[in-house]
Amino acid sequence: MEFLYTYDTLKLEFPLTEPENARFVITGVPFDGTTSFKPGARFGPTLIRHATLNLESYILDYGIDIAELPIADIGDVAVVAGDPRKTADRVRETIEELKRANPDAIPVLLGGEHSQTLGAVEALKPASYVVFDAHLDLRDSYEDNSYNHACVARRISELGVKEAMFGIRSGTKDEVEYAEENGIMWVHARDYDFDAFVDLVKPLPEPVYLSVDIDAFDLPLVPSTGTPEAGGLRFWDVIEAIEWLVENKRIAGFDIMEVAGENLGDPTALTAAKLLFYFMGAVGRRT
Ligand SMILES: N=C(N)NCCCCNCCCN
Ligand SMILES: [Mn+2]
Ligand SMILES: [Mn+2]
Repeated sequence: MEFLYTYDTLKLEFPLTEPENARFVITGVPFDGTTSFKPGARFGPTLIRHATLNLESYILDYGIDIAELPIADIGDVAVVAGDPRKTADRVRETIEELKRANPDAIPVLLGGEHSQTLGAVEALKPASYVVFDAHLDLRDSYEDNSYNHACVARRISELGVKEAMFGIRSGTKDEVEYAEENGIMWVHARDYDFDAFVDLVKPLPEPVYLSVDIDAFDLPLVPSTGTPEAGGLRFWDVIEAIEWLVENKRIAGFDIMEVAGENLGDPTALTAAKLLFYFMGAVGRRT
């Protein structure tokens, strides 16, 4: 596939499959061109892949082994450093090509900045966007760029995609007003619970694109992320929500974004890798 350059794959103790035959196709987007606070999201995909080495493929509480699922990893999208729109175009084209080759595949994006989710959503055209995030990401423009990661949910809502957000604890008055005016539903991290999740997500049209900005989790779980915020969600709360979602809604695509860091074994990447395995396990156990 044209835009991939690393061919770096998950380092697992079991073989991966070809994208044409896979249920899950993983792609990295090592982009961190618009992060204003902490750099390093360009290392996210590599750190997450490496962190999977630490995990068992058998998921204890599901009683399934994800080694038995058809998983592909097509490596990383070649980014255009500093240009989130051009890079997201490459994400879109890569996912479009993948869906032509395998319409049944669930694309799984590992990032890299949240700005890149836009390319996946443009390719997959979901009816709804469910996101875990500390931030509303509803700015029209930030630091003179409308494709900054702080604007991604705004760009997605402009496509006519219904949005529900969880774990939120950072936003501006303008963003809150935009959400109100445009029917965008969000739950503050303080108010989050399973019932609040199901209430908001149940009426959403399918298919659903599911995005996890890793900064949704509580800070100690994810210290290495571009714009960390205290007061986030617990790991199992997010897993339980994802379990409900994959059992009740058709999933167009999934991503884990904003993982940063410079050291192998960073807790942020370990959190992301565990989440990745649970997502694949949760989908895999019902198909
Ligand atoms: N996807 C994301 N991680 N978005 C984060 C946007 C954060 C903007 N903080 C602005 C702070 C202003 N002082
Ligand atoms: Mn965020
Ligand atoms: Mn975000």
